[in-house]
Amino acid sequence: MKISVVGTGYVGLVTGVSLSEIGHTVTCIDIDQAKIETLKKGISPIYEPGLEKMMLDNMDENRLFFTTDFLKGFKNPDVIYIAVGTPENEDGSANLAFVEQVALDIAHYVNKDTIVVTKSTVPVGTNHKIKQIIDFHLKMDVKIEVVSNPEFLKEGSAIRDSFQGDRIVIGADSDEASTIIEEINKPFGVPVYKTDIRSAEMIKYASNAFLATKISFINEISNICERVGANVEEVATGMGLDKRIGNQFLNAGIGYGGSCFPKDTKALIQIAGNVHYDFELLKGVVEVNKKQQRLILDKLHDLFMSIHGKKVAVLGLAFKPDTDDMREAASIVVTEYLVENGAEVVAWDPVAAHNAKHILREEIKYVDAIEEALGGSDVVLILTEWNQVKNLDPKVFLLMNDPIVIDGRNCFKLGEIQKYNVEYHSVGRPSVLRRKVFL
Ligand SMILES: NC(=O)c1ccc[n+]([C@@H]2O[C@H](COP(=O)([O-])OP(=O)(O)OC[C@H]3O[C@@H](n4cnc5c(N)ncnc54)[C@H](O)[C@@H]3O)[C@@H](O)[C@H]2O)c1
Ligand SMILES: O=c1ccn([C@@H]2O[C@H](COP(=O)(O)OP(=O)(O)O[C@H]3O[C@H](CO)[C@@H](O)[C@H](O)[C@H]3O)[C@@H](O)[C@H]2O)c(=O)[nH]1
Repeated sequence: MKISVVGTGYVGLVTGVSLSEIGHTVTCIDIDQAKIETLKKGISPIYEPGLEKMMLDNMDENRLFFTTDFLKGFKNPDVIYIAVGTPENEDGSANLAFVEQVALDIAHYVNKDTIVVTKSTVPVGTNHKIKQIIDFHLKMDVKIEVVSNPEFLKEGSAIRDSFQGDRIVIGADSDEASTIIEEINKPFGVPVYKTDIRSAEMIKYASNAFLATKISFINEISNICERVGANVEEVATGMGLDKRIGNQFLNAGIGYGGSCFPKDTKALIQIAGNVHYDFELLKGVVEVNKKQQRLILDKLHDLFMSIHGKKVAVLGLAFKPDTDDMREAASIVVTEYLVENGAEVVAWDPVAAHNAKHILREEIKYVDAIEEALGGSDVVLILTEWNQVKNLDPKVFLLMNDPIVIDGRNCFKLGEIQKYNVEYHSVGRPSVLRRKVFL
């Protein structure tokens, strides 16, 4: 099939690369000239294991192209995927300006019957709106079908998720369009679930909201564990053995971040509000997450009367490991507080530092080695569970003045850390207090 993908963010690029990998001819279009130039050179603008190599291979095979030229990009595709951003408006609702612009562009350029597939996460009713916009502005007498095909990839494992995902959801009004999209996806070998458009749009928001709920739930349990002397890891393991609960997304920590959960939970609250439904449970999930992102600061406060002049090492800046994405990362809230309160912040992240420099306070110093961050610091905060951190020999903390570790991601086993003269505080687990705190 000849496919055009509009938008080369995480979703657009992974969609383009994976569809070309299974044999389709794909042209990816973006309005961002610099990004397209980078892509044409075979360089992936995002850090995603396995993506760049697969991209290069398909470019070499002449199955994958990049352009900013809509005339070229929309030259006779059978299918056009919309994968542009749907960021958050000030009131939490989804901003559909980019999606609507693409609908107008499609109406302007398309010259044959085409299926338009929406990968972007959009509120219920948007696909029908896209069809209305296109039909109203069409220049040629052609037939357009819209299909909702929400994306479920996780950053950092996006390629694996494309080929080994749990399901592909296809929402369509037309059986013919639905079958064509099913055929296109067949080589992925992932189970397909076909439904109507509105339900497909809702499946995406409901899935993200449910996962966010699981995280806020276990974070609330972890806060209670800390107060009653239980260990949240033991609790999550014991809960997860029940197949009805499942053991995934029960890692307590300093809350969820990223480009999806924060904005999609707020958008679903808005979607409900628009039909006069108060989604109280999800509002609670969002509030709990806000509180949880500041947990590490509360712990810091319990230990230090003031952090003014203290050297604070921060390990991990990305919202999760294996990505350089800084969107809604807990490090934004945490480092802002540290700098604002006069701490000297030294940060380490293996891949996100280049993005962090544009987002975080300029007072922050970045280092390439964990040891450099730790050397002479008063306290270390672990914000992302990078393997480089999880695999550290805890004796490296002895490089600090008076080793105090506040671990927001439970990277170390308590039994392991107890062997060293290190004070260790984590999330929902008993603290390891090996020394008195002198302030
Ligand atoms: N990032 C994820 O992990 C993920 C996963 C599943 C679903 N989603 C959803 O997929 C959508 C895209 O997410 P993303 O993170 O890839 O977005 P992004 O903001 O990183 O990238 C969007 C890209 O679209 C381009 N663009 C904007 N307007 C355009 C236009 N008119 N024509 C051509 N290109 C245009 C931008 O230049 C940008 O490169 C969102 O709705 C998001 O909620 C994201
Ligand atoms: O047990 C857990 C699991 C995750 N997280 C946090 O939750 C956030 C999101 O993690 P993850 O879901 O792995 O990353 P995303 O790439 O944001 O993926 C989510 O958002 C995407 C965009 O909609 C969806 O496609 C995916 O299915 C959905 O998992 C991160 O901050 C994690 O640290 C936890 O705190 N505890």
